[in-house]
Amino acid sequence: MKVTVVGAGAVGASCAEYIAIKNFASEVVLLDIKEGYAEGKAMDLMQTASLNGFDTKITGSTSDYSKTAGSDIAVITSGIPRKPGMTREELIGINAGIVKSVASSLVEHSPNVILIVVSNPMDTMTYLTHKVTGLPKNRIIGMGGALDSARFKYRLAEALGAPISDVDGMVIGGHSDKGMVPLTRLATRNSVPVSEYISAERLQQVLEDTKVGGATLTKLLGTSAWYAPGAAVSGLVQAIACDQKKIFPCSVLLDGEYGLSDLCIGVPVVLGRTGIEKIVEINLSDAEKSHLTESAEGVKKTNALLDA
Ligand SMILES: NC(=O)C1=CN([C@@H]2O[C@H](COP(=O)(O)OP(=O)(O)OC[C@H]3O[C@@H](n4cnc5c(N)ncnc54)[C@H](O)[C@@H]3O)[C@@H](O)[C@H]2O)C=CC1
Ligand SMILES: O=C([O-])CC(=O)C(=O)O
Repeated sequence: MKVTVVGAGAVGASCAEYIAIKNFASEVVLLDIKEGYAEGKAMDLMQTASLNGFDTKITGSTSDYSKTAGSDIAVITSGIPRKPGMTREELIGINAGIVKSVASSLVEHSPNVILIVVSNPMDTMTYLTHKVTGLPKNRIIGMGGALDSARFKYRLAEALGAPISDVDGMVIGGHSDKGMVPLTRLATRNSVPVSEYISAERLQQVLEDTKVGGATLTKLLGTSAWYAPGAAVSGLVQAIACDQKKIFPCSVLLDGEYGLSDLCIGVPVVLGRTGIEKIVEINLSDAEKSHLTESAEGVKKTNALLDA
């Protein structure tokens, strides 16, 4: 199993590290445009192999896509991150051009690749990747919901005073401060709805904190987060590589599912060896449906900027 990660910055390197530590891939290629940067990160990570006990071979490449040839999965993290006070949508001007050229180069060298898009604004970059590559829709996956759901579980556990392993929950919708739809109604602690343990007001606070999870970290760090994003991507890569058939909310091209079409937005999907094996349509309440529809309108507005 060969995995390429484009962008050896904060998220790309974290992603490569978690993939290696989980020890399921034979090879990870890190690629960046900064001269020597990916090679340096790869060497540094390889020097953790004996310490962390993994056999994955990590190599680096400065803009040489021939080194990525034959990749089974490629992750696109290249692009600029936001600074405090910015929205993800403001990154479109620079990141669209980067994602466009990176996606084309990846497919040129690995025609059977499954692409995981991370660069922001992620839902729009995932849609752009469809437009640029024309790959079948099962082979383009946007990563946002897996991260947002991890943050939701963190906030739920905090509110419940419970260990995170006790809670379950999912965030669908757009990967944006306003567009996320944390499904509080369906969140549970050991199968029991969390609403049985905490007040509606506290649950509303959990929802608000989850939606601004990325912005909160950006304010604290001066740039956006990387550990949880890297771990979330590694979870998707592992589910595909190991044919796990796990369900994650991912940004995928919809064609009528949830009453939506011609956009990529976060909904639950089954991930396995062929990428997106199934889009799962769960029963949403009227309020959840209208939040998802509103979120889709926001994503479509950002998509429209691609043509501007
Ligand atoms: N979807 C999600 O949940 C998340 C998305 N992100 C997004 O991921 C992206 C990367 O974030 P960071 O790693 O923190 O940024 P970073 O600045 O640390 O790393 C980005 C890397 O991309 C490289 N790069 C730029 N243009 C390139 C090109 N044409 N080809 C190859 N490499 C290129 C840069 O040299 C840099 O090393 C940002 O757009 C950020 O908003 C970040 C966290 C979560
Ligand atoms: O907040 C950002 O800009 C980066 C990101 O998407 C996240 O951490 O959720």
